[in-house]
Amino acid sequence: MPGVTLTDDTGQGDAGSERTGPGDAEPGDPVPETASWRLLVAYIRPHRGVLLLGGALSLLGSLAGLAMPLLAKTVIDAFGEQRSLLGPVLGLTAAVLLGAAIGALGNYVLERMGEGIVFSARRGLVDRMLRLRVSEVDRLKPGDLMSRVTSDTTLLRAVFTSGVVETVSSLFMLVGAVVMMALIDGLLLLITLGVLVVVGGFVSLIMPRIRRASMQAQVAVGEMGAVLDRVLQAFRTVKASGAEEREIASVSEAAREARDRGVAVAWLASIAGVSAWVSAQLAFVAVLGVGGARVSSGALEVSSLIAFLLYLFYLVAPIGQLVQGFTQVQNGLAAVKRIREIEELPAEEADGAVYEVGTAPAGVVFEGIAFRYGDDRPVVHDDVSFEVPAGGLTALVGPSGAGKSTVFALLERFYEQQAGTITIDGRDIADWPLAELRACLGYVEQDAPVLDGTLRENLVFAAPGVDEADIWRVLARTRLEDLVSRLPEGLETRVGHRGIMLSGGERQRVAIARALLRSPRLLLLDEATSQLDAVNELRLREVIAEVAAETTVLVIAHRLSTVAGADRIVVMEAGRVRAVGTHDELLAGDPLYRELAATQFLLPT
Ligand SMILES: Nc1ncnc2c1ncn2[C@@H]1O[C@H](COP(=O)(O)OP(=O)(O)OP(=O)(O)O)[C@@H](O)[C@H]1O
Repeated sequence: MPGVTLTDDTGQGDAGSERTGPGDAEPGDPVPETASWRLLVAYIRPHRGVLLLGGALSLLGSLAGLAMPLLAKTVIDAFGEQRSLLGPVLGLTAAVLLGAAIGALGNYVLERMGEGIVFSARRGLVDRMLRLRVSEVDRLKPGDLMSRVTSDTTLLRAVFTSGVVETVSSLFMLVGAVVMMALIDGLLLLITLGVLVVVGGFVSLIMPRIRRASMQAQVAVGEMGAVLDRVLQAFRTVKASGAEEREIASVSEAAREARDRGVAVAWLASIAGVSAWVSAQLAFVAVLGVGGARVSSGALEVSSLIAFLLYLFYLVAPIGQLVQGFTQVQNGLAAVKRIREIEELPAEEADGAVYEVGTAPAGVVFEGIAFRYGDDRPVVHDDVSFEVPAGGLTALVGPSGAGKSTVFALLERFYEQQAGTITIDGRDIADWPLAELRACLGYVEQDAPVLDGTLRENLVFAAPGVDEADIWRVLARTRLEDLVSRLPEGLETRVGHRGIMLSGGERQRVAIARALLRSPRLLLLDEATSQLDAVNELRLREVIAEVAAETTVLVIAHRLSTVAGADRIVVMEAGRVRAVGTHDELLAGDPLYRELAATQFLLPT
């Protein structure tokens, strides 16, 4: 898979130039930022009721806190006036307990909502990823995609719990405290605000840097996932090549990069956080000085100065929360940008319908097909035309790189040709609903992938509704019965990551059985016999002949055994069809086929 990420602000990605739309813009551009905000708001929309409830509860908790200094003042006044302290102390205690209980409930409601948001973001992202066009996924790194689903989405939780809600409730508390302070002493308030405004301006300069650093940190985590994925995908090759040290070094390098970016975020967040704390301390010193002078001049009561100072201390928490909330919103905006990059990639159409396509053999016609994998890529198909009649066996042969597998990719509409038409049963495949088209096809890829899970899960993967009798019929056909009887748990045996517990030949037969269980109208086998031993290959040839009697089989073959029995052989070379005929006709009439037969097909020249 080409090494391409969609990141665009660190210089690590290289796909930006290939894409169009707002995803191409650099972080910090006004357009993407508003789009990120819109997406952030879109996530919250289904949860707005809960957000309001959680926010209201948190606010109520804060209100109880806001009453605290005033209640403390009543305790002090009662003390000074030598009244009973019982009432004021009970009031203070009740406010503390009530505030704590309501605050905790609000917190729970918001955290719950946060988990809900992460869940819907993940579900949406996975939904989008699996519907992306193959050509888009070709350009992505699986490890980076994984980190977007697992790690970036978690940042959204904090945006709405501590981020937005704490920002709003902190603002509320801030305003409340300021009003109370204004009621106590206007001059002291002015001093306090003066200090806060200066520090606030400084913090607001830091915020965009936090967003950028957070974006880079997430990109670095994605990059680390990509490097790790590369190693794990080729674990045996890494060991066999003695490349452990080098690969450990490259994963460590990616991890170091992630750490450095994370440290940069932490550094900026600490500066912002400490600024809030310093501003409160500065304001405290200033208020203490001026307030003390006003008390000694008799302009202010001691209890008022104490209440004012309590409000000032009370401000420390909301200011800190405000800064933290802003920081988390910045992180969330960066995460949303990375999520949005995936959501903006072109996806395949999906109508959600289930198509009954029957089992009648399908006929295929390629007419003047021109295709390349990208504008900057070489031509793969250059005016390719051939016909696959309904029913029977048609083989595609030709040198490596001739464009044979690409024929299958175009039939599955993984890619779109630049010119020409492909028809199935006389109908242009571009006009078929994608799900209907693919329901007609059974596809065995070149490397016959087997997925982690049980053997049964693998067999019914393309046709979940098949019954037990169908499974055993196909197992018999593909000579997998022996394997199943040997496995400790039969069909329920787990085959391991990428089917690692099966042999290459077994994996291929499982892939073929999977495709057959789909009862395809057109079976596409890509070099399906290349890893089978002589006995099994003979069996499979029989199976192919049996299947070809019922449906259309198009096989990319490298073996004489498959090709010799084909009703029609299409010889491809350098993106063109150079000859069509039976084995004997081609042996007699096509030099390339004769040469292929002599080498790949093990024929005497
Ligand atoms: N996803 C892709 N992106 C870019 N180029 C590709 C992609 N897949 C194949 N190609 C290129 O297209 C050309 C044709 O590939 P294709 O797999 O169709 O050949 P083939 O005839 O099936 O070869 P082989 O017999 O070796 O499998 C090759 O040059 C290959 O490098």
